[in-house]
Amino acid sequence: MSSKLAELNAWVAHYADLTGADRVHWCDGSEEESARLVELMLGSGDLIALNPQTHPNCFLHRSSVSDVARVEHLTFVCTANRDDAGPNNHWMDPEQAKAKMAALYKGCMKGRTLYVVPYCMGPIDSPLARCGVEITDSPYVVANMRLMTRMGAAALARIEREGTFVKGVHSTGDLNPDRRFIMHFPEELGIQSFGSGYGGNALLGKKCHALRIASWQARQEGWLAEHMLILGVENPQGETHYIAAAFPSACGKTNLAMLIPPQGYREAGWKIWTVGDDICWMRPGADGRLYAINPEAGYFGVAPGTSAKTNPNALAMLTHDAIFTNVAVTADNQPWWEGLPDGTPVADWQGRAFDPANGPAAHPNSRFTVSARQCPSYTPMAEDPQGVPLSAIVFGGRRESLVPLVFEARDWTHGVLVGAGMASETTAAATGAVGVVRRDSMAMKPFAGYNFGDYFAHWLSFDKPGAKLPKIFHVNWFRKNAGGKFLWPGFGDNMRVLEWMIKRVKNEVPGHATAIGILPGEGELNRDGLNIDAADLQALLHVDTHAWRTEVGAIADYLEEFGERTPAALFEELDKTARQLV
Ligand SMILES: Nc1nc2c(ncn2[C@@H]2O[C@H](COP(=O)(O)OP(=O)(O)OP(=O)(O)O)[C@@H](O)[C@H]2O)c(=O)[nH]1
Ligand SMILES: O=C([O-])CC(=O)C(=O)O
Ligand SMILES: [Mn+2]
Repeated sequence: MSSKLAELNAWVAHYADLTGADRVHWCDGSEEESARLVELMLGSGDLIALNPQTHPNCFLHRSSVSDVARVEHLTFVCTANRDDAGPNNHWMDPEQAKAKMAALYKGCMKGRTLYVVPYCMGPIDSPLARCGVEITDSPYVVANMRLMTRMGAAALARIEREGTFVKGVHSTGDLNPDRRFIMHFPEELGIQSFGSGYGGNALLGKKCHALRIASWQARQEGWLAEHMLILGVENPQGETHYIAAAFPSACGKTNLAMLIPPQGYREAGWKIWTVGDDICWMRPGADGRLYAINPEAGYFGVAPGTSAKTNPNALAMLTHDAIFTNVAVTADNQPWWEGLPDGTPVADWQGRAFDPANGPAAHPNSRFTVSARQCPSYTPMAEDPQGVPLSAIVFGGRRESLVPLVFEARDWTHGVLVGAGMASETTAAATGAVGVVRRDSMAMKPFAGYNFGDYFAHWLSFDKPGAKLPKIFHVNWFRKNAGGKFLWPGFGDNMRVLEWMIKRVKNEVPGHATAIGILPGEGELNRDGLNIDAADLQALLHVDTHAWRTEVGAIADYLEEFGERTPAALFEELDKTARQLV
């Protein structure tokens, strides 16, 4: 046995002993293993089979009622020096955190199987990929990790070759919210999670590894780990531009990543290719451009709102081999959620007879898990070990007022400021109030594994001689009129905004310079077949100088929160904007 596997074995043995697990099972990722686990979960009630005629190999999982979303208030970054975690994170002393978790883990797997899940984030042969091992007592987590990552024997072989891997420990414990913690130890590449079986709290390859730990590794190694979708826009000439976009949770990444161009575009030959829908790792290539990979192998997407109208690609991939969590079911046992035009829910997400008085039938943060390969727009380029070169980076959020449909940053430094200063209304993807505007720099507020001040400086550091950086844009699909209705139709029509971005990348249109950045000039956004009146379009592209002065002040206050770690260049850039807001 290699010394690397000896280290892994010793670590597993330690947790088998501490947790008192009955058995240890090393996952190989095979079909047989998956089938056995499904049988086991059908027996235990962890999974419920859905209609095999309409949804072969699809299963429903109902989580504990108080375990339905990420828990940001129980998520900690445990660095030796508190300032390294920064005011953007909850912090706990690493030794204190470890003692707390050891007490929770003691004996927690008695009567359970401890699964060892080796996984690779990114194409298995990619130099940008990184590996991890998750220990878990949840077969549901294993089944999800199998869809979401490259899990099993090949990952273990890479770990044996490479040595370094992220060590994640997870137990659902007793699902008591008072005994729930998601701890990160970036200095040791470690994660410890207890008391939740849900999504980003439990599938440790996702938010815990691929964002919090990876962002820390990325800073040390000169790359970026971001909460971004990656898509390819193919134009009628057959040329493909890749775009990465950061929107906070439940703000439209999956939908944009799988966009189907509207009528007119399709006929002309425009296509959208999906590389990833949630996480992007990128680093400069030899030619100075940024190259991006999707470290994930599947989608853990929001179910409500997904329909043949909004996201036909997603609907098409959900007809077989998918896991649904906390959706409702129809009388003939098909999965159901709000936004589907057909079907009637008979049982809600908790399994109760559906009664609208109890709220929505599907939980607002109900999700599907499915392999990326099932998406009709998935591109083989997503498996390219070198990644795809980026033409543009997009930031965006949910802002019912103030922020225009789209604007372009003046340059990289201004783009970093735009990302750092962005804000969005909170959603059901995390527990807590919904609809409250909060600063969410680069959509990474819940996910940056270190001090945002240092993170902004790291972003700025990519602008160096020889770099051919992507243009940076900001979008807002969620601006509303006085009656509370979205001004922009969104979804497929977002193609129009992507087309404008590519025209700007290729220098084909001049745009219209304003104090906050460059907006589409008169006639630059394609309106053919667009169902929106001129006044609404004008409102969508309006820059309210007075309101933006207030926003600039709020951004300055926010940047001050990170003290001396905030790069001075961001304040200078903000001053440039302020001076133009007259
Ligand atoms: N009005 C409007 N709503 C949208 C648009 N795109 C997405 N949504 C809605 O926003 C919600 C979340 O969309 P997703 O694409 O799942 O968001 P996400 O960013 O992938 O979410 P996470 O998986 O939590 O990271 C869904 O209910 C969508 O229907 C849009 O262009 N306009
Ligand atoms: O991590 C999760 O639970 C789901 C997700 O993608 C997000 O919240 O951004
Ligand atoms: Mn997400």
